[in-house]
Amino acid sequence: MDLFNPFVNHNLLPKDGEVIYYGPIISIQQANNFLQQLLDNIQWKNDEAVIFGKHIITKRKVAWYADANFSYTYSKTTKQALLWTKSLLELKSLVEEKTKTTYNSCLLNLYHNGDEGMGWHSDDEKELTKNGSIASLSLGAERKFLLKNKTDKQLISVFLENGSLLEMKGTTQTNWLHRLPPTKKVNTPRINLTFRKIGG
Ligand SMILES: O=C(O)CCC(=O)C(=O)O
Ligand SMILES: [Fe+2]
Repeated sequence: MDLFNPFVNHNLLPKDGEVIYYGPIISIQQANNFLQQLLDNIQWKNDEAVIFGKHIITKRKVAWYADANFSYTYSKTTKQALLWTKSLLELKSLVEEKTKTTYNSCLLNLYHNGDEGMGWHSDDEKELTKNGSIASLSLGAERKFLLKNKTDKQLISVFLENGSLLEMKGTTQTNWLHRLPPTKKVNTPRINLTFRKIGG
């Protein structure tokens, strides 16, 4: 029995991929405890990227944790992974139980408030397992998440609640972009964890 999700998990995408929204998978209290724990104990760094040939540093903070000290390249910069913390391992288990998949790495994003977001992209880096599952856990402020079909530009929108899980898999990264738009309505932090599989 699943106390937190009485709904059937259906595919949010009408075609070309699979995105499952599970809703909250932990209580609000647990989510708030994990949020505080991660704010205090993750080694947050401002993200660096190369966009149109320019080296930029984002306001949003990031961290990357994994089974081993893999290196991982995205936005044209290379990052070195840190080893899992106890809280991250707990969250990884919860997520793996829901998605029935295993992950070996996690990219964390910290959005201090609604001014910070993430632009259109696909998570199709060559290090990631092709068509693998990416499990996105949200803690803190509820934010809107958008998907856009690369061919016909169809938009799909979903609100990511505190403690909720969203899974992207199949050909989603090939055929769809996604983004987290900035918003004036939010002035509290949100942490997003995307569990991924590197290699294979
Ligand atoms: O914050 C989010 O919900 C999205 C994060 C994301 O797309 C990513 O880390 O690749
Ligand atoms: Fe992404």
